[in-house]
Amino acid sequence: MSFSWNVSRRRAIGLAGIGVVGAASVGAGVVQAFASETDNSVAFAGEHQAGIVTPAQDRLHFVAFDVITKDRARLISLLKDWTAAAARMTAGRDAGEIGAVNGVPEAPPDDTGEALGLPPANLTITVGFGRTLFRDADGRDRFGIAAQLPPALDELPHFPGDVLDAALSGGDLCVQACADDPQVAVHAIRNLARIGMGVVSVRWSQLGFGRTSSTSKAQATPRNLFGFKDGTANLKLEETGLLKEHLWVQPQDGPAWMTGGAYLVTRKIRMIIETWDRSSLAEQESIVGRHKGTGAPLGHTAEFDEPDPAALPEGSHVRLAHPSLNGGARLLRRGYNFVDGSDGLGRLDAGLFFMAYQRDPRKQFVPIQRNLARHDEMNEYLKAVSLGLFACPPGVSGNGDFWGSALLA
Ligand SMILES: C=CC1=C(C)c2cc3[nH]c(cc4nc(cc5[nH]c(cc1n2)c(C)c5CCC(=O)O)C(CCC(=O)O)=C4C)c(C)c3C=C
Ligand SMILES: [Fe+2]
Repeated sequence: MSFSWNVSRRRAIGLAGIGVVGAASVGAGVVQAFASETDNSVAFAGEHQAGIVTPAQDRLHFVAFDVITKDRARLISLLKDWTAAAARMTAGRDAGEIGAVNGVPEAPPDDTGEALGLPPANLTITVGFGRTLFRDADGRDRFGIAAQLPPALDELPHFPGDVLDAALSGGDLCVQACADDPQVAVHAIRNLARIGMGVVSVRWSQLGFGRTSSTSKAQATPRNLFGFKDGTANLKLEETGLLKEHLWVQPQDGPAWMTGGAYLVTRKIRMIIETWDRSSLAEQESIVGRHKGTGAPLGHTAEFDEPDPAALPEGSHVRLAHPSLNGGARLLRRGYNFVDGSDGLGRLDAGLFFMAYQRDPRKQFVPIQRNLARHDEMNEYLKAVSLGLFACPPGVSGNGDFWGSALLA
């Protein structure tokens, strides 16, 4: 059975329900009617990858992969297959052309099926390349792309206090799937992992709920697990001038294949919420530098009032992260809360899966994190678990283009 490209899973089920003959007999009019429904899908192709400035969805499934093939052609073929599958899934379609239930009974389906009947849920799928894709631990050029390694993908320095888990850090490739339905996000990652069998293996992954940033002025600021509004001073998609300055890699930055892309830093940060919950409201607000209820800077009443860093407590998070103390650096934060069960010591294994996109981490994440690592009073309640850095290439143009084509084609 084949449908027009914009017939989503849910619409396809509807059509299947009235039968192929029935659908054919009512003809294009029915397909047109279904296609005109609004189904909350985000355009896949474009100058930049979706999932960066896209208004942050409610749920996350993030995965880092190790590439296990030495064959450049297989890597390219995987990126082509992933791009095609991602374009289909973000439009609300099955991962493969045949689909979860329309193939021959003797073969495994080319979609796993758990998203059948679900709408696209604003799914975005965003890919990134780690430093180790370019050179292995011994400095060897793995796929003939070492000369294209961006200087901005330099290994991140050690930050004071970090005791990171290497098994939960790094990765050759990463995929971020965000959606308003967790099943849709998990379905996307699962199918990309399935397609990648024999070429990549999952290194680590993270589920997230409750976005901890707004990336659009149209969104209300959400709260993190400390109960504070998080994302107030974030870069927003409407601020195109600031995005050009702080987010998108510009032609003069190089390498050319990264123009229109951005660098992603991931940092899993465990929050010791049981201790935090025993601290007073005044102490919590002093540590953050904002009021818990309104999100306003201390001493102010409105959330979006400009903070005056000099008027905030010296060790407060907002003062230390403020651009004025970090060479003007800004980030597009896009993190999620996580609760990964409990830790066996009577505490929730909970925290923030911090993600921040930027034009150059050496000038943005690194100075801010250095400042926070040394002086942030919040550190008493935090334990960083992992760190990742990925170069996210620009978007695809459609027409058979694929993720990383300018790097690998
Ligand atoms: C290195 C970058 C940052 C890390 C790591 C980080 C961790 C982290 N942050 C919060 C809670 C809040 N952060 C807030 C603001 C804020 N944080 C960073 C950077 C990092 N945070 C920046 C650049 C800013 C904006 C500063 C500014 O320009 O004013 C806030 C305030 C609300 C807001 O503006 O978003 C909160 C709350 C936690 C809990 C956390 C680690 C778990
Ligand atoms: Fe922060």
